[in-house]
Amino acid sequence: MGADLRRRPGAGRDATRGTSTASSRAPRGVAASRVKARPSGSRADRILGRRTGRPLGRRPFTTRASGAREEGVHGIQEAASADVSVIYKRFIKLASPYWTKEKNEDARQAQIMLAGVFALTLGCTGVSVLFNFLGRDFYNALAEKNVDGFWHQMQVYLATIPCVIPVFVFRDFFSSKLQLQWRKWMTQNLTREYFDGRRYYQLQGEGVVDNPDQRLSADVNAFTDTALGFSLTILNCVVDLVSFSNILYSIYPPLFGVLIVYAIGGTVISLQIGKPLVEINFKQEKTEADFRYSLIRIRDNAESIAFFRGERKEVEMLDSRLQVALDNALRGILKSRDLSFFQSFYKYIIQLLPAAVIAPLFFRGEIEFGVINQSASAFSHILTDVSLVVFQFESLAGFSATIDRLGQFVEALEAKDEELVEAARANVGGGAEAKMKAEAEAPVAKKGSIRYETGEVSAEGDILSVEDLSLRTPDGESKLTEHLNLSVQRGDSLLVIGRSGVGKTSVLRAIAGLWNVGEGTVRNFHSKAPSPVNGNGSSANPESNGGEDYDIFFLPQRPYMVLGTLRDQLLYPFDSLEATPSRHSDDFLSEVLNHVLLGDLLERCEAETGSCGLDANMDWSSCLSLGEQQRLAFARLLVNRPNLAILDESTSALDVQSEERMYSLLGTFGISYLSVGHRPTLLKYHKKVLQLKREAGEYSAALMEASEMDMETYLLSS
Ligand SMILES: Nc1ncnc2c1ncn2[C@@H]1O[C@H](COP(=O)(O)OP(=O)(O)OP(=O)(O)O)[C@@H](O)[C@H]1O
Repeated sequence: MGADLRRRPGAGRDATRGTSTASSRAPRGVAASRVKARPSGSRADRILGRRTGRPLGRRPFTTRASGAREEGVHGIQEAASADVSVIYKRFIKLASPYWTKEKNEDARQAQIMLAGVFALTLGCTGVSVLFNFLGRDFYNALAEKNVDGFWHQMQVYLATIPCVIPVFVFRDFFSSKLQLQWRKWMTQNLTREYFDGRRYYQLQGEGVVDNPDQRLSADVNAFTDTALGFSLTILNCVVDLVSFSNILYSIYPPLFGVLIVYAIGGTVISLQIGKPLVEINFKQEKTEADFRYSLIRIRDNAESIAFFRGERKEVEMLDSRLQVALDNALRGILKSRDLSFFQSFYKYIIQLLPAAVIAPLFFRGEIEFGVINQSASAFSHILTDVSLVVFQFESLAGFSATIDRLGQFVEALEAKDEELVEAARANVGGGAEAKMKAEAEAPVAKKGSIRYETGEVSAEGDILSVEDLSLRTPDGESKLTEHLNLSVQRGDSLLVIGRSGVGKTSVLRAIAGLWNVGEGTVRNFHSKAPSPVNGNGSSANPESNGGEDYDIFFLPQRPYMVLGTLRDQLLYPFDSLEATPSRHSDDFLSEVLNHVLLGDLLERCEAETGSCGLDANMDWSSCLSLGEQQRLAFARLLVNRPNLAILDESTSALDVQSEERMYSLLGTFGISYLSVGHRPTLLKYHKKVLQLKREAGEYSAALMEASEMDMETYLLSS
């Protein structure tokens, strides 16, 4: 890796364009051999933008393909870390698990492959040293007008090239393969942590980390690619440094001193000029992701926008987001320009410096002509090694932004719930003022967590009980209920009503464990009977409450249509492999579809695909009406057949007959239910009604028999 880039300032070539210069005509052959020996397809080039034909430093200003989601709408939540020790710690934390924690066969293979890549990298340095000597002999023969020697050296040179090419090619090949494996492992690992404990839900909208999907895709890719690349570069540099320092020192020690002073000076100045690039790169990643997410939202909501004729507004919004990204990119370009002025100057001087120092020796006849070439080549190698920061400052700035973004993501995944709440509160609104306000009010957020308990369905048939629930919004800011009690027993049907915004859905979220700021206890009781899907006696529904074992199924107003086949829709959250043939046969699934009045869907799919309609793969959320999607969600509920269904306005898009049919199916399948909704028709499908109220800061809840409630009171209170 790194070799090509590191050769850019090499002696004998124009520092920026690779053309030979008068002052360094002699070493041209060596430079040419380096070009061959270090093909342009080296790892460094890939990392440094070979795909785009640009150096790594500019990578952050390119557009990445990512389905980025915007979580933080309040600007940049996290500042790029300028602290080198923080970046280093984050780097170690991100990079080490793949190489150290995993003890499986894959990890061993990766370690062996890494050792191989390191060995090949050493081989590459060996080849450079070899060409350094070959170049010296070649130019000595030329300068001495030794015709036989010249042709002999030419043959040796040509014969050596094919022997060493595999070293470079295989180093690049294996390091690319290794990067791919590392990326796969890291992405899969982070994805699992992202889903673990419903972290994906908590991070959504909390304002803690923006665009987690970009971090999981593009950032992980950039991290593994660059980390591997830089490791190889550093290894190469160290070995190069040792090898060529020897050569240079043996030729003329003062030249070595000049080199060290030059490199230190260059590094200090580069750091000074390029420092702002770290923060600019960090911001660029976010602004690009925000812009892409706006485009994705337009695609997802195309129909609504079209109905509203909202094109002008959307274009304005896109323009403004693009402008933010471009303004920042321009800042980056300006800083890069300043850095380039210095880097170009630095590179050109490299060509003259060794010749200027060593030429007097040649004029005095103390050294041969070929030694000038050799020292220039060695000088270039060493200087490139010790000037890593100068030549790759932009790359390092981009890399540290990537480390920051991934590091923050991992920290958010590992954070405790209350830490996330506080971080979100500190970030929302941004700025020191908001942070101080959040800190002052932090005790509210820490007020406590709702307790969750599980058990088997009792003799009384309790399925769910909520005791003394005083619920708050996740940021702890607003109270939603006070000392709320409710319970659902087998065969029960409870309707929760109340004015819009009173907190009905929030109570469901608390039951599901999605919101747990507040006090009180939620008890879920599951049956001993085998679960409908996995048939092993454990409960089936991970969509259910905070624990693993709850037998509750939630149906939101807007059903979630999975990407996949019709069968996948019905079995979700399980897949076909988990379905038991006896309980989930095609006949049974078709029957359920008929129950929910979607039998024709099966025929439609069969007609379109020519095979079993259950295996038809369509974009369900766009090819089914909202009412059809709600019925399909009911079908999913019947297939899973939990003890308790919690329905949040899940029949809002259905006609009255279909709604009645859905509720009667719940009875037929023996599913108890708790509904939330405003529709007057709901009253007759429930035995009990719980009315939530909030008046003048007072919270109350009244439980009554549905039969006791007349329609007028119901309409007024819901
Ligand atoms: N993520 C959130 N953070 C803070 N407050 C929220 C959040 N989501 C909702 N709220 C607020 O919590 C309150 C209760 O919302 P909830 O959705 O539970 O009401 P609801 O009774 O179900 O209303 P509706 O009948 O209109 O659906 C509302 O005032 C709402 O603005």
